[in-house]
Amino acid sequence: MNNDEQQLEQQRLDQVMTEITRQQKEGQQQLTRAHEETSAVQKNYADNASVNTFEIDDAMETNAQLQQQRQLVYLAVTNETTIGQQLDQLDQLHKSAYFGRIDIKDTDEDHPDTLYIGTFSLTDANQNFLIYDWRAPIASVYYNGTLGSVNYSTPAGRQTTNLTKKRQFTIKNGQIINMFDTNETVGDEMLQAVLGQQNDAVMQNIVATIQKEQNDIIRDTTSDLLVVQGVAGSGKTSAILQRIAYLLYHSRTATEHTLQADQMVLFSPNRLFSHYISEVLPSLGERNMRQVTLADFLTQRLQGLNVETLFERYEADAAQTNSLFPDVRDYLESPASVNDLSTYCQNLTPAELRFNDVLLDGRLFFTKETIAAIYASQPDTMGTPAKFLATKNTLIKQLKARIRSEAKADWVNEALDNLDTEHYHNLLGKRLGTFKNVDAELKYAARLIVRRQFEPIYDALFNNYFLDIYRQYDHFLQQVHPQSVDAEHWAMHEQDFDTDIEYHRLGLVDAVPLLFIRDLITGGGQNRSIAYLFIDEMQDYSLTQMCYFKHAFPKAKFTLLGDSEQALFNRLQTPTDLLNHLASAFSAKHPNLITLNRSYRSTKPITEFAKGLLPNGDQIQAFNRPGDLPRIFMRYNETDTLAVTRQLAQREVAQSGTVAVLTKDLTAARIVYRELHSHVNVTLLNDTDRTLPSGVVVLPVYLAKGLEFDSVIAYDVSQQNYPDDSAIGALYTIASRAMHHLILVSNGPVSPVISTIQSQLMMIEHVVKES
Ligand SMILES: Nc1ncnc2c1ncn2[C@@H]1O[C@H](COP(=O)(O)OP(=O)(O)OP(=O)(O)O)[C@@H](O)[C@H]1O
Repeated sequence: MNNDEQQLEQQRLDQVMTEITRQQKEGQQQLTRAHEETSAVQKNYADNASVNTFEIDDAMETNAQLQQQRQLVYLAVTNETTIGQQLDQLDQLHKSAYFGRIDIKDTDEDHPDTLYIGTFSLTDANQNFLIYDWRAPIASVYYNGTLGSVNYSTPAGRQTTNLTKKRQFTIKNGQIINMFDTNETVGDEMLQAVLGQQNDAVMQNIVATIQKEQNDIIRDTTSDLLVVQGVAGSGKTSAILQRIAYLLYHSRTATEHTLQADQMVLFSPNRLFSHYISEVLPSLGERNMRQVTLADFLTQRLQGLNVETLFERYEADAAQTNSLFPDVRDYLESPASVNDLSTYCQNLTPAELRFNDVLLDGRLFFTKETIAAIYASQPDTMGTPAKFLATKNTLIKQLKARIRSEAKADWVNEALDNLDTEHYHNLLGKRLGTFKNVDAELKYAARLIVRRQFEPIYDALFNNYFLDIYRQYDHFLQQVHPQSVDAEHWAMHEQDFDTDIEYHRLGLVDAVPLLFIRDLITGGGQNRSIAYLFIDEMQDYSLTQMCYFKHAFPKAKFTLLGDSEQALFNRLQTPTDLLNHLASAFSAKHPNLITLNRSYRSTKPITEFAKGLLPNGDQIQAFNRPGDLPRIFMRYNETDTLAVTRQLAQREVAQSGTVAVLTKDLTAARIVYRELHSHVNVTLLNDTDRTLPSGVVVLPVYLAKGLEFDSVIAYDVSQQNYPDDSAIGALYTIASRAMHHLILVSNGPVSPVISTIQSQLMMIEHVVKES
């Protein structure tokens, strides 16, 4: 590219920078004014709120005034926040104003239009666009199009134009560092530069270098079930996050409804991951969506029970202490069990319902026989949830009647007499002074006292605690006889379930079926406000769990992303099979499958090595970033293996940003930690950790899901630890976490999964075997 061209672009950039600086100054002044305004209304509100509202006559008036002032505070704070957000965006534009330029020419125009693409839009005082937001409809041309005729979607339909130039920039603080024209989607040169950098502790946005297939995921607004199968490091997580930013941006410009960040839920693999991705959306000017791990979700829905986590199950599998039979597990994790559960709940006879007594302070309030009789008296034509609801309403009516009669009891009068004025006023709250006469007021107050006393009963009814879900599920286990499961295995599983419940424990395979039963009987458990649900690392979820999510979030569109090769827990399933299964289970109208085969995270030698671990890794394309070959250090006893791991960790941490020692399980992670901790700054991570500390981290592979490190040391990849093909998923996950350096250490011969890799793809360092 010639120098004149660069000079012209620099001049244009200088003008944009002048406009950014002007708007920053103006924004600062507005912020100062808005802040003064907020402080003033807040002070006014605080002064009034502290006025004594105890005198009844004043109370009503003060309340109305306070409401009004609260509204003023809200408006002032919102205004200040909006100005603050605009300033943040200007600050970001000041650092890097834009990254792309497209020249487009419509057929009826003589000259092309030149558009610049950046992280946010910027207009001048005359509303001319100086920068277009990367999410604007026309910006898709930048990511998708090669020169020539191109299409893009707009709210008014599909448009066609002619792309005559595509230019990429690297801009830092007002200076063009690099620029070039390209015909590719987004040139490799720029990606090289981005990917070659050291890892930050948190993930960065990728808007400057989004690739075409990733763009398809980000801008898909038509599918109700979008499944993405992407190899390790192909940008699945990145695509979800930019997709969320895209959907939020577009809903703001759409007329029918506005999507809020809290109407989107992301199921993430662990808490470390949640923190790792937490900065991406804010860097794009958006609020984060809700995030939840499967363990948190289940714990929240099954309060009072200790639900087995994926990690506990993985540890139990690895240590072969899991008593779960594979046929039982396969059945409970398959859509067949969901069908059986649903048929079971539909056909339940009244005698088969299992109820709990409802107690107040240890005394019977409603017996289970009473509840069963109410249920049995409902018309046969009603479905199970309708009968259940009618039973609940009858119980609530009876409770209210009991409250009315109990309000006349002596203890209630006594309790009322013992209340001082302040407590009495607090009891009546807003109703104070609204009654016709004193008698009516006292009657109301008496009922309130009883209602408080009976609150636990109301809670129990409201939350459906009168259904004994444990015995109900146990009944289901006794009733169904799945053909695919050995009868003895099934009977033993039922016994294990009973024992677990006695100890307030619940196996992961039973958690979702139990929830299904509860929801299908009570008609509850559904959240209709969630519009989008995203699952990262979907290969670690069972079909039963996914069907439950569909039931629990019936209005949500689903985006599921994963890599079947990284399956640590489940058997492999081809992406097409998975899509077909889910599309039929979800009754999806617009299912879509997108495959990502190019891997961006690791250097080429690391990706080539990781590919070698897979029986059919050929489809994986390595991004052409140079680096060292993976190295394998062979040792022949544990002491030497640990010693070399320590030396390597010390060496790596001196050169690299983030260094992780990844182990097969927690026991091995503890052993490595003990070896390292007096020599180097090291942290042992577990599943409650939320942030990645600096220095060396030691963690089992399943906690490293979704994360990446500059340097990875795989601890003890020996044959003994990873004896057969079942280890492929774990070893591939470990290797693909490394961005720049991958080192493996082995105590004795390496796993057969590694020994089949071509020798030129790695460097092996032996020490002479001691006799
Ligand atoms: N288009 C892109 N431009 C720049 N960096 C990218 C791009 N796509 C992916 N990356 C980078 O590659 C790395 C891997 O991306 P990401 O974590 O999203 O992949 P993934 O498919 O979710 O990986 P895994 O399944 O292995 O966890 C990240 O550092 C991400 O920033």
